[in-house]
Amino acid sequence: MREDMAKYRRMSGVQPQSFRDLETPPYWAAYDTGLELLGHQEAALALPWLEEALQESLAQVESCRAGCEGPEEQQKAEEEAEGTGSPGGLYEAIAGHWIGVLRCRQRCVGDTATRPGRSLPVPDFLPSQLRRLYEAHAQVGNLSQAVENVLSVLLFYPEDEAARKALDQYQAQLGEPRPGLGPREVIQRFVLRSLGEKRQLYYAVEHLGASFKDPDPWTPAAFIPEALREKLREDREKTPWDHEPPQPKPLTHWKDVLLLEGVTLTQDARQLNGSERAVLDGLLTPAECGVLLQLAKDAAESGARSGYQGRRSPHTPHERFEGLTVLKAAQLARAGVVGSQGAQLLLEVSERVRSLTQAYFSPDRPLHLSFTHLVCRSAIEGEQAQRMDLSHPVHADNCVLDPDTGECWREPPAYTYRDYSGLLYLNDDFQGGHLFFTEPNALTVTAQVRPRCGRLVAFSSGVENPHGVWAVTRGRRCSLALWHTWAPEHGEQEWTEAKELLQEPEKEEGEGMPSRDPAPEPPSHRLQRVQDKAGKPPRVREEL
Ligand SMILES: O=C(O)CCC(=O)C(=O)O
Ligand SMILES: [Fe+2]
Repeated sequence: MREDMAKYRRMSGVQPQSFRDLETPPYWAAYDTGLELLGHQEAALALPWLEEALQESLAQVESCRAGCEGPEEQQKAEEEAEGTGSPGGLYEAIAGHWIGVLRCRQRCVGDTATRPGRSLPVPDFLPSQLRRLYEAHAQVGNLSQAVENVLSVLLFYPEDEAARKALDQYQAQLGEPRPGLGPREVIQRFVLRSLGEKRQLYYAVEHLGASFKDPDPWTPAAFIPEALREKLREDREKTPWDHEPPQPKPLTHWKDVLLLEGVTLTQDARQLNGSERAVLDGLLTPAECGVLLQLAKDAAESGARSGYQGRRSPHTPHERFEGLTVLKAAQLARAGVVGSQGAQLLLEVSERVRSLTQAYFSPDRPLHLSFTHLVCRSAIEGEQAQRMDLSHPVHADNCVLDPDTGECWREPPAYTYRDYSGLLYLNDDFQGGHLFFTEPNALTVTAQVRPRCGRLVAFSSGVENPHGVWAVTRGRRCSLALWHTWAPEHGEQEWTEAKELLQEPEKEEGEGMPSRDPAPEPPSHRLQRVQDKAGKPPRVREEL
């Protein structure tokens, strides 16, 4: 559905106003418009939208809270479902009812911050709206309003350094102190009321055995019983939105970490108009590309015999798509269906990419391969005229991209543990098929890369790097696609299994299928280089 929408949006003559969302409450539209205008440096135009979004979301919270006083039966049913119903006498029943009401009220911010169809709320919804408001007001010179909003943020986060700094700056710019300039009243009431409720709820947790899942990251530690603090801290560390994309490092930094002989950095993140992305050349010799292309070809041709078959692309009906994992390659090599040289080189090259990606992006933290496959996309002849679709629609590799809002949800079905992506291209004798990066709106192209033998495009797998592939309209485009993870438990078990399989001694002539190995030896310096750096291959499990 999302892809269809993106397709329609790309069609010529289609205007953004051709689309009407009948589902999303209006404060989301105001919020999104405000954010979009801010993204285009239009603070003055963004402000009325951001203001409307804040007021309307506060109104939504109030209407949600009013629903919490609903019929007792409904509360009871909820508590029973949660297993927190309180047995006992009248006082217990009153306390139980009140706890239910308070919990329900506390949930309202999270409910308001959750878009229709989403399972997670926009984190810290109200404080982050206030932050945008103070920045936008300051940009257009409304310093008094900037002060009111920054003071409102400080009600949630009294120690917030950025907000304090901003406040000092605005006050200095304003000159003498303005009496009567304080936080927004509505926010002051909101915070005080919420803190009052939290105090009661945490009392109930500590003394009455009630349960309470605090939706807010801003609750002062002093409110939270000692025993709960550690657990809450751990839970918060796990929340996906904590990960701010690291700042790009200057080119000179990377020059020092490109240890592999013959590899050059062709474009860094700045040249590619983004963050954490790079194009490196010279990772494969033409002979090595030849070996891997032959491997893909032999595997595809052996399809029927081996159970490995090219199929229509999952992304477009106009292309065929063949994918070969390292383990499948090793198995086919053992069965004599493909040359073992190719399968061996596939393993070796994936380790080459891993060590380079680690050196380049994550020198202080080991990266593990989490999934590797050799992919070919082939244009289906006679179906290419006026193709409107892409070979691979715009996506991010570790989160579910919502182009309408530019948000990316690091939750299943995305492979959330992927941290860095790599595409190592093997050929250029096809038409179309450039990789491109976009803004999170999935429409504005920020950079394009033309595949060629030995070219690696490496990038972090999150929202900062949405990407897609233009239609392949003639020929066959092959690449090695790899994903890396910091999490050892998601390391690729298949890599180790494939390595072991290929190391097993060959069976005697006549015992098994004869090994066919037409491929030339890859240059030996390459093998040497990888063995030097490889260390122990990562341990992992299969994934697709
Ligand atoms: O083949 C490419 O250039 C990109 C493929 C891709 O983005 C993916 O498989 O996730
Ligand atoms: Fe991708």
